[in-house]
Amino acid sequence: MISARGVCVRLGASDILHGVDLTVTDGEVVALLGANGSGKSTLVRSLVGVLPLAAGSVELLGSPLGPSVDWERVGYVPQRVSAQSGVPSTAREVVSSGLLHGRRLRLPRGWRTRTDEALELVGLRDRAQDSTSELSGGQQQRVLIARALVRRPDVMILDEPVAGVDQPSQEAFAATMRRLVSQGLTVLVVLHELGELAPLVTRAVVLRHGQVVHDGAPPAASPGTTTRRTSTSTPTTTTRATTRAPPSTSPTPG
Ligand SMILES: Nc1ncnc2c1ncn2[C@@H]1O[C@H](COP(=O)(O)OP(=O)(O)OP(=O)(O)O)[C@@H](O)[C@H]1O
Repeated sequence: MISARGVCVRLGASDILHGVDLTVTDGEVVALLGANGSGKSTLVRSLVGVLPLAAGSVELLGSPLGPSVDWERVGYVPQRVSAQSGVPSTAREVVSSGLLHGRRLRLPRGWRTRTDEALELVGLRDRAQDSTSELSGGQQQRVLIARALVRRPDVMILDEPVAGVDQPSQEAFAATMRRLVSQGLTVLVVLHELGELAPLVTRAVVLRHGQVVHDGAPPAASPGTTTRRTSTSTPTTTTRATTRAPPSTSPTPG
């Protein structure tokens, strides 16, 4: 699903990533951990092509980063931004925008059903017609997650999706992930702590100063939490049992 080899990224005058290797295989839920400034956001942004690589290579879904990637199968939720665009917009309008891209400037047939399904997944179906300005920060974050989910992606890359989010939204997010992961969704998620997602996380990759310092079992979960773990740093491919419809076209992210 995701394969990064020797990724180096330079921002301004600083080398931020120094030869990062990362592999995420079908059906895994990989947590990307590390202290503030360790390079987590820089890595995920380079994985989706937002930042250029100074060296190394990235493949998504078996294709080198670029137009040949089937972007419709990739959902990306950037580090927290407001769902408000400055122009008055409803939750449904924001989510439906996830169906548009450079080669598809009109909403496809069935967009409304897909949009409302995505809102349902994040527990906001009843807020579809509300202006995003009426939603809490956590609810706005869920709208942005729904905007990524509306593509029915096979792999989701999320950058701190629950940071600073209210508890009901954290629980709704974890419930959504549980459901989608059980259907075979592959996930790479930047987290500060595993929290509600601990039982889902199969592997943890820890960055320090732009380098991978751990790739293997996630940190121990709190007592009473069941955490599924892998014992190797290069887990084998798992079989996916998804019934989700295949994507039809290949947009660019965002
Ligand atoms: N545009 C930029 N120009 C120069 N340096 C940058 C830029 N953006 C980020 N950095 C630096 O890159 C390093 C890694 O930042 P990054 O945001 O990837 O870390 P992070 O692990 O995601 O941190 P956090 O947990 O705080 O989000 C930091 O030292 C940061 O100051």
